Amino acid sequence: MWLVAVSVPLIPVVIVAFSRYGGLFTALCHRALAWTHRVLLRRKVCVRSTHAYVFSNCTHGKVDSVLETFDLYGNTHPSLSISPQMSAVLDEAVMRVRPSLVLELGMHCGYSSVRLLRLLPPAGRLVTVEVDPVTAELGEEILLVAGFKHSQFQVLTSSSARAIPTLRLHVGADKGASEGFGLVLMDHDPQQYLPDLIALEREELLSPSGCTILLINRTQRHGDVGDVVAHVSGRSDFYSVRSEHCFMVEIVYCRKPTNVL
Ligand SMILES: C[S@@+](CC[C@H](N)C(=O)[O-])C[C@H]1O[C@@H](n2cnc3c(N)ncnc32)[C@H](O)[C@@H]1O
Repeated sequence: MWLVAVSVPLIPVVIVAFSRYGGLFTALCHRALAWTHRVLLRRKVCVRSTHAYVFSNCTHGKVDSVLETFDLYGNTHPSLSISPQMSAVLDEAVMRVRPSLVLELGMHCGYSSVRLLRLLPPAGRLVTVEVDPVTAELGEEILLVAGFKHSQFQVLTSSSARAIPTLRLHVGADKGASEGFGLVLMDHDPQQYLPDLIALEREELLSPSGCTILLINRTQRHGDVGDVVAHVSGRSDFYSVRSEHCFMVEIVYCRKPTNVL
């Protein structure tokens, strides 16, 4: 009873405070929620658990079943696989570009690798880079479970910075490798996006006739991909920003004029 007596006079104060500082309060709540989500995700995402669930619940050899099982896992567990929204944008880009050689930086358990591989043309190939050895091994197994063969993909266990200078060697044997990568998906460490893009260009690994670079922005803060956007905006002779979603930026690199008469 005393609690009600104390609380009732406070109600108008709370209403006035909320109407004045409601925006600030909501923004603080959003930030607190985002922070909690990040902390929980960091603590609980478990590549072994993701792998074990997908391995034992999907139909081996069926790509769609592998993807559906990943999605089911993601509905009930923290997961680092790209979201359905990101997946839709990724699929659309791959179907539009039809790249024959794709580079992925940040493989994790192989979800986005499977999405990419299933849309490549028959002679298409994926090179995927993962810094953590256990994750790389488990991710590679998922690609095999989905039915892909080693002739279609290569997993490099390395940091992106170390892998990029060796990529020419790894793709050298490919037909059309002199063209470089037609699509690059970056979903590893946003602080590496710009140095890695610069290194890929320096090593002449981006196809001069057109390379699509997709940057996943998990924090949805513009600042996290802003340096890359600023870099490419200042190089409008070779680069253009094709689309900018809050969760993904698509950049196009092209050195050759497409309509030579
Ligand atoms: C967000 S997860 C990638 C998720 C994956 N694209 C998917 O949708 O299934 C990021 C991965 O990048 C790896 N990683 C982080 N920094 C890296 C780096 N510098 N080079 C290579 N891999 C890196 C992490 O170990 C992690 O497995």
